[in-house]
Amino acid sequence: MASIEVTELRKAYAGRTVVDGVSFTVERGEIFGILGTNGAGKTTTVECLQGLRTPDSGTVSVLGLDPARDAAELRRRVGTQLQDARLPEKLRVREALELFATFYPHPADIEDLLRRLGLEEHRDAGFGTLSGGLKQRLSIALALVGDPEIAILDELTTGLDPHARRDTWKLVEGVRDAGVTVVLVTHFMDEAQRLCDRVAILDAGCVVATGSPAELLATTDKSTLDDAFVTLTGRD
Ligand SMILES: Nc1ncnc2c1ncn2[C@@H]1O[C@H](COP(=O)(O)OP(=O)(O)OP(=O)(O)O)[C@@H](O)[C@H]1O
Repeated sequence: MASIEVTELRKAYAGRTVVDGVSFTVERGEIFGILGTNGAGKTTTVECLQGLRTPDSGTVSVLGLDPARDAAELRRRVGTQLQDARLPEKLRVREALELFATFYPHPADIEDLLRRLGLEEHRDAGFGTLSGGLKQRLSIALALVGDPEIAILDELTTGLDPHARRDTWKLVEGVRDAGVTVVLVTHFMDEAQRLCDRVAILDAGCVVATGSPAELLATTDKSTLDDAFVTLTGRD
């Protein structure tokens, strides 16, 4: 069964169309990448999935619900990792998780989350003292604290060193393997090639390709998703 179905989604800001007939399906239990250049409409599309923006036309179904109508229920069932999440400097890792857990009716087990995300030994560290990689791990943990069916992760590894990026990718695979559907918004093609089961490539508000990274390499006859992306977005 599909977790997310988007059909002919359109959204304009002040008369300028930025999402122009986007359609894609995210299957349950996969890591689905939404890829695109800056301004391609990725964030607007994801905000429509979360009920944060109302589409001008088209339909969006998330877990069989309409985000514009059922936003409250979806907030409980969809976890979101925000770009540049900021918390009070002195708030400790464990306290942040406990605080966010109070927002949900059936939160995840916090000890289990600390262990799965490699945060056990940092549980008493204040947010302000965490490295970029640890902040990222905490933001993923916060996206999972409500025990969601879908996790939306935006610009997952921006600013992380190569080791921290790889550690984060393993964590996300673990999240998928635990049965959570993952939507990954990124403009890092190496990340998408390594991590995503399927992707949709957006360019100027339109989907120019969907498929597994291997399928997109085959159709473009390229060896990296980076090269395939450049071909598919017509700027080879
Ligand atoms: N609230 C808004 N009002 C007006 N224009 C907006 C608004 N939000 C986004 N836009 C514009 O809509 C277009 C699509 O933006 P969006 O953030 O959805 O793209 P994106 O693919 O996520 O880009 P990025 O990778 O830079 O985050 C951009 O040109 C952006 O400037």
